Amino acid sequence: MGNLKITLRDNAWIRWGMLLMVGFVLAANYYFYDALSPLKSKLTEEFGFSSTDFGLFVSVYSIPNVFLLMAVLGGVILDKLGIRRTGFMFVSFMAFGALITAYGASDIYTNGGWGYGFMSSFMPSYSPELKMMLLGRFLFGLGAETSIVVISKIIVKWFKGKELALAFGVKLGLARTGSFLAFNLSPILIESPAGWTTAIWFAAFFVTASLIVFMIYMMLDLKLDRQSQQDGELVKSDPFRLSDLKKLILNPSFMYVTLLCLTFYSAVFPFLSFSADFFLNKFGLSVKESGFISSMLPVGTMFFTPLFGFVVDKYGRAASLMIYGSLILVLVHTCFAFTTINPYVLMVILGIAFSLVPASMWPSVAKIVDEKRIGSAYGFMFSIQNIGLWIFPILAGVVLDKTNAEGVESLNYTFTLIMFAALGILGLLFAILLKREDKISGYGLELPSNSK
Ligand SMILES: C[C@H](N)C(=O)N[C@@H](CCCCN)C(=O)O
Repeated sequence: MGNLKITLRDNAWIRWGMLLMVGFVLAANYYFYDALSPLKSKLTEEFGFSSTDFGLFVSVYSIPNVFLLMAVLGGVILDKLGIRRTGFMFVSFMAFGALITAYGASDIYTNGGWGYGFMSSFMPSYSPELKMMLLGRFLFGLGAETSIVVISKIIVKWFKGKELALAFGVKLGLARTGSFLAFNLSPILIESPAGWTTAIWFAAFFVTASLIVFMIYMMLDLKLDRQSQQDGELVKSDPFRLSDLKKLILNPSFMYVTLLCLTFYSAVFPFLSFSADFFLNKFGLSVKESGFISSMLPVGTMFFTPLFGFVVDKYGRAASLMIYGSLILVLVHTCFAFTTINPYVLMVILGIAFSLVPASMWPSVAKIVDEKRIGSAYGFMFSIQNIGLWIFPILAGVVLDKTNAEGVESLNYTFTLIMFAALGILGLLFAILLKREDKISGYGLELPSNSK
């Protein structure tokens, strides 16, 4: 063994500073994902978007991840090209996609700018604005999910053997700050003197700024690699093999956790995309206030996720916490559908559910799956999860359009919410099966982190 030299990752200031940098990239990613949700009624007013069109716009993010298996493929590319080149490539896709989306809504484009004629020449039932915005969001989605995989790997690289669980909790908190800002800033920015599309341009520039921040991170990463190479500490990833995926699919615990991931996230993210419009319609609130209520969900998770992460590390009970989180999700959606209980309260409670499940789910995968396969495991889970993030926003929009007469003053969301509650029930079932299976497989999901 060579002399152990101090590297950049041994300096706490640099380590946590670099977490802030990649956290900024994640926050921009989540900001853009949610930035148009409070603008649903504005998009209807300006471009005639139906609920189905809006659902299509939300869901196109997931198409590259479902059909091109981008999250899995991204993991393979990551192994081959490394963090810097892969990260740069996929954050660039995010920025390019975000700018195209903003261009599709801009006056330059709608007044016959580049591509308008082409986008008007086919499928006339979809507006040229919608088509250009769909293209932008598709490219954004192509980069966004793989970037999350890259950033997870960056965190392991810098924090392994140090404050890894805490770093993961903080990373998720920073990501959710992006969602919180989106729901509050977009309704303010639509009132800008420069026009309502300022809200979309701001989101696009935020993502572009995150590309610059990532380029600064690349310099730190290069320096760390040079230091680690000198020490012989540089960790080479295992190449991706198809047989790895086969082993994962044949593991019942892994499949239950993946199916819980699919159903649980499908009942949360697509709901969140429609939530501001739901509050606006059900409670007759302003765009600003309904956006603010939606932002209670990410706010709750910013505090509760690190807390539950700590509980799981110290006391275990991860499988039970996933059951409680799923149960709360079902109860909240049922209350949203059939009662007028204060939506602020219900959103905070939903925030508890949305902390319980991610805080116990992602570390549990590390217990079920061999460390060498963790990248493929997350990539596979993301791809399956994206099937739900693709289908359910469209279904939510279709159900809304079918259960409400055209031009109705306020949309009735009851059936859409019943759909989300039903997804929650499925998630609850998979969480119960996971806990039962754990007694047979013995992965120790109910045990504290350091006992396995
Ligand atoms: C949307 C994305 N695919 C996702 O699942 N995000 C999770 C965090 C995943 C962390 C994996 N190490 C979320 O809860 O936002």
